[in-house]
Amino acid sequence: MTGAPTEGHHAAHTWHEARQRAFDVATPIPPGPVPLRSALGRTLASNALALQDMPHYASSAMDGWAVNGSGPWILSEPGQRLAPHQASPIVTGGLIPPGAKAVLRSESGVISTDDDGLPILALGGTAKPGEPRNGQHIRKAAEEAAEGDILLKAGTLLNPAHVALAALAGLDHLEVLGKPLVRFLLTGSEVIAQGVPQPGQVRDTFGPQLGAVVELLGGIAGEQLRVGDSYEEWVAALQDTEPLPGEPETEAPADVVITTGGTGRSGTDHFRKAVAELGGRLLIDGIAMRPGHPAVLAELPDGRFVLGLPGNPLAAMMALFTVGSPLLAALGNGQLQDVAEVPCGAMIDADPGRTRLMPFTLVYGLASPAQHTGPGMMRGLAGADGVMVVPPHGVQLGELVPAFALPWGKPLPAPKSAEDKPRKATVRPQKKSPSGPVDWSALDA
Ligand SMILES: Nc1nc2c(c(=O)[nH]1)N[C@H]1C(S)=C(S)[C@@H](COP(=O)(O)OP(=O)(O)OC[C@H]3O[C@@H](n4cnc5c(N)ncnc54)[C@H](O)[C@@H]3O)O[C@H]1N2
Ligand code: MOO
Repeated sequence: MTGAPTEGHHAAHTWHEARQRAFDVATPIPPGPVPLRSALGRTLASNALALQDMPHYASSAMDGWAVNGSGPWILSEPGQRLAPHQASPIVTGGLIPPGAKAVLRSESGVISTDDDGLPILALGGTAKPGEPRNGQHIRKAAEEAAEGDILLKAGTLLNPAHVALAALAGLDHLEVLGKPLVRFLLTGSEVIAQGVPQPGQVRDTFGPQLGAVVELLGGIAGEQLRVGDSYEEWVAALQDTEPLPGEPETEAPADVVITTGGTGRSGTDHFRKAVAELGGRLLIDGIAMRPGHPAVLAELPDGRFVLGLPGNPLAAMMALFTVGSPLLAALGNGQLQDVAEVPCGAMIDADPGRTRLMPFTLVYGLASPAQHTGPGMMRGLAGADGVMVVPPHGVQLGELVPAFALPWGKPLPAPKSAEDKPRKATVRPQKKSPSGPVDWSALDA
């Protein structure tokens, strides 16, 4: 449910609504050309054709001599037309001169002189009888492809060999499906990027890994910017698509900016105010889930999405999976990931009004809630096989519970055959997220 934010409060979406909304608000980024060095892992949008024959000229496959007819051969200058019984030196990859019929490998020929003292090439060394056959050791033009042939079909997920083939064909760019470029704005004056944090400080958990997760979710990880807690820094950083002083190079404008911290409502939490000042609008303002409930998604007038992840590390990851994953999928021509189901290895009490996202480990095929899953902890997620999406009414032991795999983990096992399938969770009418103001006071961080 999307309600207009009420003065002083916000209307939250349910977990399912939030991920669907994050998918629905974005349209696929149109295809465009990328330089070959950026093409790896992209999906080709249109066929790549051979611009000319490949190879585009006949060349030697060996070091030796280009020859015409049978030996002995009179040696002539490289590159000139060869008359019968003439030869000229050639190296691997060298252009076959007009008149040449074959290449004799260097180890199969010996140079001597004739009666007049002129240099003569004759068979010798390791030469085999009949060498060189007509056409031997010549890479013919158009052997690999003729001009206009389809080298790579639209829809191909580009691997290194595809990129090398495009380069071999002389292409500088490939037309690929759009993929969102994501920049990062890591906020918090207490956040340090190195070393052991002192009381009052925290080590940044996002900088070293968020980009990699974004790539796993289908985005391109762009630059990271760190700012403190001042409102001016926030606004400047969100505004900024130009290179910063001292930054020599900058990327194309981002499609998505992911911020960390500042999603709360204290004096140092500036997400909403900064977005409003820039003329943006909130698309998701809080989610009835735990952890990660303050997650925000906004759109700026220039079309950039801004995803506000809460500062607490586990809460941020859950918000990223819930909102970031569908948003990046939609922008990148992907699908909304299906929610799987796993049999739950514990009884989980009701928690009316909110979905709980619980990292779990699989123990004998049952999802067992992980320990150490406070919003600021990472041990539970670090050892997890997936995340359970526990409905507000809780789960009975052995019931199937919705779940998703981790972007870096193995897919979840398919539930067993019909006979030994645990019974499905009774579908109780899910309490819609309240239409009035939500009281978050019960949510202790
Ligand atoms: N009065 C209320 N207070 C809070 C509520 C609430 O409903 N009412 N919600 C709590 C919940 S839940 C969360 S989550 C956080 C959201 O906080 P913010 O997004 O505003 O983030 P900060 O306040 O800036 O930081 C929260 C926490 O996270 C640490 N942090 C920040 N950045 C990093 C980083 N890069 N690496 C590791 N840790 C980071 C920061 O030091 C704080 O400890 O609000 C609760 N409060
Ligand atoms: O998002 Mo907060 O840390 O729910 O737990």
